[in-house]
Amino acid sequence: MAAALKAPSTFIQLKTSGSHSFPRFTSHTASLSAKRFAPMASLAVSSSVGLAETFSRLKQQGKVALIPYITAGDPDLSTTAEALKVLDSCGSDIIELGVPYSDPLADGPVIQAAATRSLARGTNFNAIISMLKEVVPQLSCPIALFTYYNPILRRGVEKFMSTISDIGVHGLVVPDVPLEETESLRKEAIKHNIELVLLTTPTTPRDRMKSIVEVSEGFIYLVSSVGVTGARASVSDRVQNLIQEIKEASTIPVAVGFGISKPEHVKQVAAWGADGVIVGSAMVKLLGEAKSPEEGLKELENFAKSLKSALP
Ligand SMILES: O=P(O)(O)OC[C@@H](O)[C@@H](O)c1c[nH]c2ccccc12
Repeated sequence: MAAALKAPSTFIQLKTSGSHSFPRFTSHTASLSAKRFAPMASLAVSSSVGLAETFSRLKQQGKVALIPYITAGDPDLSTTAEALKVLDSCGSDIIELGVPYSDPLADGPVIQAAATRSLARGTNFNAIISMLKEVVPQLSCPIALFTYYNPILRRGVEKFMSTISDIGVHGLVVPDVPLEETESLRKEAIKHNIELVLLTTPTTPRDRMKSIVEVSEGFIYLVSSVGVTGARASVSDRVQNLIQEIKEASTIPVAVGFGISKPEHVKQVAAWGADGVIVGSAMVKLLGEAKSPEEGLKELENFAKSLKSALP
């Protein structure tokens, strides 16, 4: 498992004009009240608030987004459904849901193992979609689906986008988009009101980073360190400069991920000026290694609350 996100050539360098976001057609007032009157995850509150709009609302409140990542189907899809509700009700602002894939080249051991367990149980894209169809209307925060490119290609870009859009998914993160495929992916995403989030890494040259932030939708995913996903002892100091460089180039919200696994980390990254923090492996580990799904959900809840309270 080589350091998959080392090569900036993996990432998109398309240059177009246009705005950064294509939020859903929801008034700001409607989005505020949707959140305010959604205290219980069991209520059908259905968020029609997209990623960009979520960030602008948080910015007005001086808040930093908490963005947990979990892998769908680990330990099983009904636990994933519960986990989405738990994460939503304890203050997640966006949830990144990973589609398990057999060759997750940018993932470290924790998320690889989660994907393997999930696939071994027979999780497939259609089952994830059916689960989301039920659960998304019960959530007040938007979902960004995370998937490698292959499952998209297999279905066809147009069909993939219309399927996820129909069930109320707002965002999409694809870490391995080949440059030549970006345009069609982006075109279909826009057509279906899906915000396609692009990534930039510490080794992405500055000009290339600028081109990436120009076309990213919703937010820009700043990968904090070279390598694969997984908890790390600390967050590299370089992140502070990287956030600064992006902020000089664009007004797009910046969310930082990779290795963020503790309340101290999210506090640090927020103090450096990030608009959001993404926490994956630490969440996935709690769910995947718990003695029972119930225990995993309880631990997930406590952990998410501890991160939330470390953020402004
Ligand atoms: O697991 P970490 O180190 O907390 O990183 C977030 C991450 O899990 C999530 O965003 C993600 C999962 N797989 C990825 C592959 C590439 C980029 C990002 C991801």
